[in-house]
Amino acid sequence: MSAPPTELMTTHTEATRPRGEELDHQRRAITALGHEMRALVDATVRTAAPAEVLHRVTDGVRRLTGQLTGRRRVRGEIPDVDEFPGGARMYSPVTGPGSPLAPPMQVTPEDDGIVGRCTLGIAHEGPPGYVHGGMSAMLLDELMGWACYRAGTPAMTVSLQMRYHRPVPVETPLRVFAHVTGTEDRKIFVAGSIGTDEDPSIALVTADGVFVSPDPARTRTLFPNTP
Ligand SMILES: CCCCCCCC/C=C\CCCCCCCC(=O)SCCNC(=O)CCNC(=O)[C@H](O)C(C)(C)COP(=O)(O)OP(=O)(O)OC[C@H]1O[C@@H](n2cnc3c(N)ncnc32)[C@H](O)[C@@H]1OP(=O)(O)O
Repeated sequence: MSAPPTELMTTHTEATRPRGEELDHQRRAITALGHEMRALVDATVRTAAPAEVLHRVTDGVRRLTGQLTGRRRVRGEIPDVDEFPGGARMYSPVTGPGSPLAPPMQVTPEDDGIVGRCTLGIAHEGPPGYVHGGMSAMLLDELMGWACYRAGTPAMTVSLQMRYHRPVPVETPLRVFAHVTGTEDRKIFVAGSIGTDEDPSIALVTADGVFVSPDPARTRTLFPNTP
Protein backbone atom coordinates (compact mmCIF):
# COMPACT_ATOMS: atom_id res chain seq x y z
CA MET A 1 0.00 0.00 0.00
CA SER A 2 1.55 3.32 -0.99
CA ALA A 3 1.34 6.33 1.29
CA PRO A 4 -1.23 9.00 0.45
CA PRO A 5 0.20 12.07 -1.32
CA THR A 6 0.75 14.36 1.67
CA GLU A 7 1.36 17.43 -0.47
CA LEU A 8 -2.24 17.25 -1.74
CA MET A 9 -3.76 17.18 1.70
CA THR A 10 -5.21 20.02 3.67
CA THR A 11 -4.26 19.42 7.27
CA HIS A 12 -6.86 20.43 9.80
CA THR A 13 -5.60 21.72 13.08
CA GLU A 14 -7.23 20.71 16.34
CA ALA A 15 -8.56 24.29 16.54
CA THR A 16 -10.68 23.94 13.39
CA ARG A 17 -12.27 20.62 14.29
CA PRO A 18 -15.96 20.83 15.25
CA ARG A 19 -16.63 20.00 18.89
CA GLY A 20 -19.53 19.49 21.31
CA GLU A 21 -22.88 20.74 19.98
CA GLU A 22 -21.42 21.64 16.59
CA LEU A 23 -19.95 18.14 16.15
CA ASP A 24 -23.24 16.49 17.16
CA HIS A 25 -25.15 18.74 14.78
CA GLN A 26 -22.78 17.91 11.89
CA ARG A 27 -22.89 14.17 12.63
CA ARG A 28 -26.70 14.19 12.77
CA ALA A 29 -26.83 15.91 9.37
CA ILE A 30 -24.33 13.39 7.91
CA THR A 31 -26.39 10.51 9.34
CA ALA A 32 -29.65 11.94 7.92
CA LEU A 33 -28.15 12.24 4.43
CA GLY A 34 -26.64 8.74 4.70
CA HIS A 35 -30.06 7.37 5.68
CA GLU A 36 -31.79 8.94 2.67
CA MET A 37 -28.97 7.82 0.35
CA ARG A 38 -29.37 4.24 1.55
CA ALA A 39 -33.13 4.51 0.88
CA LEU A 40 -32.27 5.76 -2.63
CA VAL A 41 -29.84 2.86 -3.19
CA ASP A 42 -32.52 0.40 -2.03
CA ALA A 43 -35.18 1.99 -4.25
CA THR A 44 -32.70 1.99 -7.17
CA VAL A 45 -32.04 -1.74 -6.99
CA ARG A 46 -35.72 -2.65 -6.44
CA THR A 47 -37.48 -0.44 -8.94
CA ALA A 48 -39.27 -1.73 -12.00
CA ALA A 49 -40.04 1.83 -13.17
CA PRO A 50 -40.00 2.44 -16.94
CA ALA A 51 -37.02 4.05 -18.71
CA GLU A 52 -38.57 7.55 -18.82
CA VAL A 53 -38.97 7.57 -15.05
CA LEU A 54 -35.37 6.36 -14.62
CA HIS A 55 -34.14 9.18 -16.94
CA ARG A 56 -36.10 11.78 -14.95
CA VAL A 57 -34.74 10.48 -11.64
CA THR A 58 -31.21 10.40 -13.12
CA ASP A 59 -31.49 14.11 -13.97
CA GLY A 60 -32.75 14.87 -10.47
CA VAL A 61 -29.94 12.95 -8.81
CA ARG A 62 -27.36 14.70 -11.04
CA ARG A 63 -28.74 18.08 -9.89
CA LEU A 64 -28.56 17.00 -6.24
CA THR A 65 -24.95 15.82 -6.62
CA GLY A 66 -24.12 19.27 -7.99
CA GLN A 67 -25.42 20.80 -4.74
CA LEU A 68 -22.72 19.12 -2.67
CA THR A 69 -20.35 21.97 -3.35
CA GLY A 70 -17.29 23.27 -1.51
CA ARG A 71 -14.06 21.61 -0.57
CA ARG A 72 -13.89 17.84 -1.07
CA ARG A 73 -11.98 15.45 1.12
CA VAL A 74 -8.85 14.14 -0.58
CA ARG A 75 -7.26 10.70 -0.31
CA GLY A 76 -5.86 9.94 3.12
CA GLU A 77 -7.54 12.89 4.79
CA ILE A 78 -9.29 11.94 8.02
CA PRO A 79 -12.73 13.62 8.20
CA ASP A 80 -13.04 16.30 10.90
CA VAL A 81 -16.03 14.41 12.30
CA ASP A 82 -14.06 11.15 12.75
CA GLU A 83 -11.94 9.77 15.56
CA PHE A 84 -9.23 7.66 13.94
CA PRO A 85 -8.26 4.91 14.57
CA GLY A 86 -10.67 3.71 17.26
CA GLY A 87 -13.78 5.87 17.29
CA ALA A 88 -16.42 7.20 14.96
CA ARG A 89 -15.85 6.53 11.26
CA MET A 90 -18.78 8.42 9.75
CA TYR A 91 -18.14 7.22 6.20
CA SER A 92 -16.91 3.67 6.83
CA PRO A 93 -18.47 1.35 4.21
CA VAL A 94 -19.36 -1.01 7.07
CA THR A 95 -20.18 1.05 10.16
CA GLY A 96 -20.50 4.59 8.79
CA PRO A 97 -23.95 6.16 9.32
CA GLY A 98 -23.04 8.65 6.57
CA SER A 99 -22.13 6.01 3.99
CA PRO A 100 -24.66 5.02 1.31
CA LEU A 101 -22.74 1.71 1.06
CA ALA A 102 -22.85 0.75 4.75
CA PRO A 103 -25.67 -1.36 6.27
CA PRO A 104 -24.56 0.38 8.70
CA MET A 105 -23.35 -2.15 11.28
CA GLN A 106 -23.70 -1.17 14.97
CA VAL A 107 -20.70 -2.27 17.01
CA THR A 108 -20.91 -3.09 20.73
CA PRO A 109 -18.20 -4.56 22.94
CA GLU A 110 -19.25 -7.67 24.84
CA ASP A 111 -17.44 -9.55 27.61
CA ASP A 112 -15.56 -12.00 25.46
CA GLY A 113 -15.35 -10.07 22.19
CA ILE A 114 -17.17 -7.62 20.01
CA VAL A 115 -20.61 -7.81 18.40
CA GLY A 116 -21.88 -6.19 15.22
CA ARG A 117 -25.57 -5.93 14.38
CA CYS A 118 -27.04 -5.06 11.00
CA THR A 119 -29.58 -6.03 8.38
CA LEU A 120 -28.46 -6.28 4.77
CA GLY A 121 -30.70 -5.52 1.81
CA ILE A 122 -31.13 -6.42 -1.81
CA ALA A 123 -28.28 -4.04 -2.67
CA HIS A 124 -25.97 -6.51 -0.87
CA GLU A 125 -27.35 -9.59 -2.59
CA GLY A 126 -25.26 -12.34 -4.19
CA PRO A 127 -27.48 -15.39 -4.83
CA PRO A 128 -31.16 -14.26 -4.99
CA GLY A 129 -32.38 -13.71 -1.42
CA TYR A 130 -28.92 -14.16 0.11
CA VAL A 131 -25.97 -11.98 0.99
CA HIS A 132 -22.99 -11.63 -1.36
CA GLY A 133 -20.01 -13.58 0.03
CA GLY A 134 -17.80 -10.52 -0.33
CA MET A 135 -20.17 -8.55 1.91
CA SER A 136 -19.92 -11.22 4.60
CA ALA A 137 -16.11 -11.00 4.35
CA MET A 138 -16.30 -7.21 4.62
CA LEU A 139 -18.46 -7.30 7.76
CA LEU A 140 -16.15 -9.83 9.39
CA ASP A 141 -12.93 -8.08 8.35
CA GLU A 142 -14.15 -4.83 9.87
CA LEU A 143 -15.39 -6.36 13.12
CA MET A 144 -12.22 -8.44 13.49
CA GLY A 145 -10.26 -5.17 13.05
CA TRP A 146 -12.35 -3.68 15.87
CA ALA A 147 -11.57 -6.70 18.04
CA CYS A 148 -7.83 -5.96 17.58
CA TYR A 149 -8.37 -2.31 18.44
CA ARG A 150 -10.35 -3.24 21.53
CA ALA A 151 -7.51 -5.57 22.59
CA GLY A 152 -5.24 -2.48 22.54
CA THR A 153 -3.47 -3.37 19.29
CA PRO A 154 -4.84 -1.51 16.24
CA ALA A 155 -3.89 -3.70 13.30
CA MET A 156 -4.37 -4.42 9.61
CA THR A 157 -5.54 -7.64 8.00
CA VAL A 158 -2.79 -9.73 6.42
CA SER A 159 -4.83 -12.89 6.02
CA LEU A 160 -8.54 -13.70 6.15
CA GLN A 161 -9.84 -17.21 5.70
CA MET A 162 -13.57 -17.47 5.12
CA ARG A 163 -15.83 -20.50 5.42
CA TYR A 164 -19.37 -20.22 4.09
CA HIS A 165 -21.44 -22.90 5.85
CA ARG A 166 -24.95 -21.75 4.95
CA PRO A 167 -26.26 -18.81 2.93
CA VAL A 168 -26.84 -15.58 4.89
CA PRO A 169 -30.37 -14.22 4.28
CA VAL A 170 -30.97 -10.58 3.29
CA GLU A 171 -33.62 -8.53 5.12
CA THR A 172 -32.87 -10.47 8.31
CA PRO A 173 -31.26 -8.99 11.45
CA LEU A 174 -27.75 -10.41 11.72
CA ARG A 175 -25.34 -10.85 14.61
CA VAL A 176 -21.64 -10.74 13.74
CA PHE A 177 -19.11 -11.72 16.41
CA ALA A 178 -15.33 -11.39 16.61
CA HIS A 179 -12.76 -12.10 19.27
CA VAL A 180 -9.00 -12.25 19.62
CA THR A 181 -7.77 -15.81 20.06
CA GLY A 182 -4.06 -15.13 20.49
CA THR A 183 -1.11 -12.85 19.83
CA GLU A 184 2.49 -13.39 18.79
CA ASP A 185 4.69 -10.28 18.68
CA ARG A 186 2.88 -7.89 16.29
CA LYS A 187 0.56 -10.63 14.99
CA ILE A 188 -2.98 -10.92 16.32
CA PHE A 189 -5.11 -13.98 15.62
CA VAL A 190 -8.83 -13.31 15.41
CA ALA A 191 -11.90 -15.51 14.89
CA GLY A 192 -15.30 -14.32 13.69
CA SER A 193 -18.74 -15.56 12.77
CA ILE A 194 -22.06 -14.44 11.32
CA GLY A 195 -25.42 -15.74 12.51
CA THR A 196 -28.96 -14.43 12.56
CA ASP A 197 -30.09 -12.43 15.58
CA GLU A 198 -32.90 -14.94 16.02
CA ASP A 199 -30.62 -17.97 16.22
CA PRO A 200 -27.03 -16.78 16.69
CA SER A 201 -25.90 -20.26 17.78
CA ILE A 202 -26.01 -21.43 14.13
CA ALA A 203 -22.86 -20.05 12.46
CA LEU A 204 -23.67 -19.33 8.80
CA VAL A 205 -20.18 -18.00 8.07
CA THR A 206 -16.97 -18.29 10.09
CA ALA A 207 -13.60 -16.64 9.57
CA ASP A 208 -10.04 -16.86 10.87
CA GLY A 209 -7.85 -13.84 10.44
CA VAL A 210 -4.27 -12.79 11.03
CA PHE A 211 -3.80 -9.09 11.72
CA VAL A 212 -0.51 -7.23 12.07
CA SER A 213 0.12 -4.05 14.06
CA PRO A 214 2.33 -1.89 11.85
CA ASP A 215 5.41 -0.61 13.67
CA PRO A 216 5.39 3.13 14.50
CA ALA A 217 7.48 4.15 11.47
CA ARG A 218 5.25 2.20 9.09
CA THR A 219 2.13 3.65 10.77
CA ARG A 220 3.43 7.20 10.20
CA THR A 221 4.12 6.44 6.52
CA LEU A 222 0.75 4.77 5.92
CA PHE A 223 -1.35 7.23 7.94
CA PRO A 224 0.53 10.57 7.93
CA ASN A 225 -2.62 12.42 9.06
CA THR A 226 -3.11 10.41 12.25
CA PRO A 227 -3.15 12.89 15.16
C1 LIG B 1 -2.61 4.18 14.36
C2 LIG B 1 -2.46 2.72 14.08
C3 LIG B 1 -3.07 2.30 12.80
C4 LIG B 1 -3.09 0.84 12.62
C5 LIG B 1 -4.09 0.36 11.62
C6 LIG B 1 -5.41 0.89 11.97
C7 LIG B 1 -6.48 0.40 11.06
C8 LIG B 1 -7.68 0.04 11.91
C9 LIG B 1 -8.59 1.18 12.10
C10 LIG B 1 -9.83 1.02 12.59
C11 LIG B 1 -10.35 -0.31 13.00
C12 LIG B 1 -11.57 -0.68 12.27
C13 LIG B 1 -11.34 -0.80 10.80
C14 LIG B 1 -10.87 -2.19 10.47
C15 LIG B 1 -10.76 -2.34 9.00
C16 LIG B 1 -10.52 -3.78 8.66
C17 LIG B 1 -9.09 -4.10 8.50
C18 LIG B 1 -8.63 -3.87 7.10
O1 LIG B 1 -9.34 -4.03 6.16
S1 LIG B 1 -7.03 -3.35 6.89
C19 LIG B 1 -6.87 -3.22 5.11
C20 LIG B 1 -6.39 -4.49 4.45
N1 LIG B 1 -5.06 -4.81 4.87
C21 LIG B 1 -3.97 -4.21 4.34
O2 LIG B 1 -4.05 -3.39 3.47
C22 LIG B 1 -2.63 -4.62 4.91
C23 LIG B 1 -1.54 -4.67 3.83
N2 LIG B 1 -0.32 -5.13 4.47
C24 LIG B 1 0.63 -4.27 4.91
O3 LIG B 1 0.55 -3.07 4.66
C25 LIG B 1 1.73 -4.86 5.72
O4 LIG B 1 1.70 -6.25 5.66
C26 LIG B 1 1.65 -4.44 7.22
C27 LIG B 1 1.90 -2.93 7.37
C28 LIG B 1 0.29 -4.81 7.86
C29 LIG B 1 2.69 -5.20 8.03
O5 LIG B 1 3.91 -5.01 7.39
P1 LIG B 1 5.24 -5.10 8.25
O6 LIG B 1 6.35 -4.93 7.29
O7 LIG B 1 5.17 -4.17 9.43
O8 LIG B 1 5.19 -6.54 8.88
P2 LIG B 1 5.68 -7.90 8.24
O9 LIG B 1 7.12 -8.02 8.61
O10 LIG B 1 5.32 -7.97 6.78
O11 LIG B 1 4.80 -8.97 9.00
C30 LIG B 1 4.79 -9.04 10.43
C31 LIG B 1 4.51 -10.47 10.79
O12 LIG B 1 3.27 -10.90 10.21
C32 LIG B 1 3.48 -12.09 9.42
N3 LIG B 1 2.61 -12.11 8.25
C33 LIG B 1 2.59 -11.25 7.23
N4 LIG B 1 1.66 -11.59 6.35
C34 LIG B 1 1.07 -12.73 6.82
C35 LIG B 1 0.03 -13.57 6.38
N5 LIG B 1 -0.62 -13.33 5.23
N6 LIG B 1 -0.32 -14.63 7.15
C36 LIG B 1 0.31 -14.90 8.31
N7 LIG B 1 1.31 -14.12 8.81
C37 LIG B 1 1.68 -13.07 8.07
C38 LIG B 1 4.94 -12.00 9.00
O13 LIG B 1 5.44 -13.28 8.69
C39 LIG B 1 5.58 -11.43 10.23
O14 LIG B 1 5.68 -12.44 11.19
P3 LIG B 1 7.09 -12.74 11.91
O15 LIG B 1 7.48 -11.44 12.61
O16 LIG B 1 8.04 -13.09 10.76
O17 LIG B 1 6.80 -13.87 12.85
